[in-house]
Amino acid sequence: MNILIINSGSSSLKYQFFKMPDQQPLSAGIVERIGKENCFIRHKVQKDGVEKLTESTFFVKDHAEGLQKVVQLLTDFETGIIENINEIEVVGHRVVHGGEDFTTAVMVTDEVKEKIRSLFSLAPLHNPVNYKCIEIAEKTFPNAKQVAVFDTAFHQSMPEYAFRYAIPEKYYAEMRIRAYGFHGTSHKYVSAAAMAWMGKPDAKIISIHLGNGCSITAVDSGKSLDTSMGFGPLSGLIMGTRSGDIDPSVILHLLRQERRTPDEMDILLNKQSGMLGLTGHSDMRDVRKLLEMGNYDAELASDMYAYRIKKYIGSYAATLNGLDAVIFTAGVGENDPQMRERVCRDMEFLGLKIDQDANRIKSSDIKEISSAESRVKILVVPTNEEFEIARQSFELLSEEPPCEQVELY
Ligand SMILES: Nc1ncnc2c1ncn2[C@@H]1O[C@H](COP(=O)(O)OP(=O)(O)O)[C@@H](O)[C@H]1O
Ligand SMILES: CC(=O)OP(=O)(O)O
Ligand SMILES: [Mg+2]
Repeated sequence: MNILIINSGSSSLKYQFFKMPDQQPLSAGIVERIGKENCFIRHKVQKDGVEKLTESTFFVKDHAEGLQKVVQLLTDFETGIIENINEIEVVGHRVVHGGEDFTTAVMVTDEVKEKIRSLFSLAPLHNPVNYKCIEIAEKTFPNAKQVAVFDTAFHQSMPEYAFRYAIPEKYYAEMRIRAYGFHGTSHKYVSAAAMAWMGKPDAKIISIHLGNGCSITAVDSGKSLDTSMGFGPLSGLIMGTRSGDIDPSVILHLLRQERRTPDEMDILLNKQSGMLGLTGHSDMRDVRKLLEMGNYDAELASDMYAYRIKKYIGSYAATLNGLDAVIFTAGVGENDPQMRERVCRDMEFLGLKIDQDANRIKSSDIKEISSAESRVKILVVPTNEEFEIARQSFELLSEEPPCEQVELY
């Protein structure tokens, strides 16, 4: 089954092309820094056992333009993997917010699209883009089945005492105001990979996804117990452009004192805050350059970023009543050893001790970075939301037995 996966995040568009049930993608790539001058695309293709890489820098205004560029690359004689658009049988889409309605992958119908649209305001950096990508894919690949896999689905296992907010009950009953949680496909994939690697299906795990958006999840025996993002993907950790946790009275104060509109507050908290608000840069690679120059704001922001993660590790170790492993994943989690070190510093009390040398070794595979005396394993697990979406799409559409992720390791 030929499956193209489209994963649009807040700053990037990732894609992979699989011949399922093969787990190795025949093509994979990323359009990074969308909307910025230094946007670039990295496109890989496997042909006759040889990998070919194409990299270019150009300006891509938005995710829609990025996806059109990807389609060109996939069908081009030199860089492509398919000759004809109709060779794509399934397009699997990452959709960030699915509310309470979706616990598994679903075929995209008019009703599903309407639901995605109704959640635009709750995930403003994501759902509109995810929706647009579905519409473009429907037009570009008219014969393909479209499948949606929701970030929120994995977190539907959270107990009610964890997902409810302490506001009058009618807001939950009538408006479904509760915590939903995001990055579920990533947390599910990396925690399953870690459980398989440890050979421990009942492991208590804290999964830390640090990309442009950041979230942390407590996973017990493969089930999400609690997570830092809530009603929308804005609460919890400090992110590239999002504030993460903030006392709601600050928002009320700004609404009153500066007479800000809700839309202005939305822009402030979602697009102008986080590392961008603190240092002028949302991309951790740029923050690191500032750190190397001894910049005070970058040092403070990095400490704040790590401190917030530490607080969640402590609280989730308590709610899990134990801890077997901590996982770092996504753009920052996989590639920034300094930030991992900053997070794990002075955590011996909880049984975490990093091995400085192992932490600096680059690997595209799962790797252990805890020292021999660390009671808790510290792991770097490369996330693969695209494969997880392909696996779920394949299971939805085929009669084949499920392809176990365990085979990966
Ligand atoms: N080598 C690196 N060192 C530090 N940070 C990195 C590196 N590569 C990527 N990143 C960070 O990862 C972020 C993107 O992560 P990613 O998981 O791809 O984000 P998203 O899916 O939210 O768009 C970038 O904004 C950057 O901060
Ligand atoms: C939900 C979310 O924040 O996603 P991303 O990190 O891909 O922007
Ligand atoms: Mg992402």
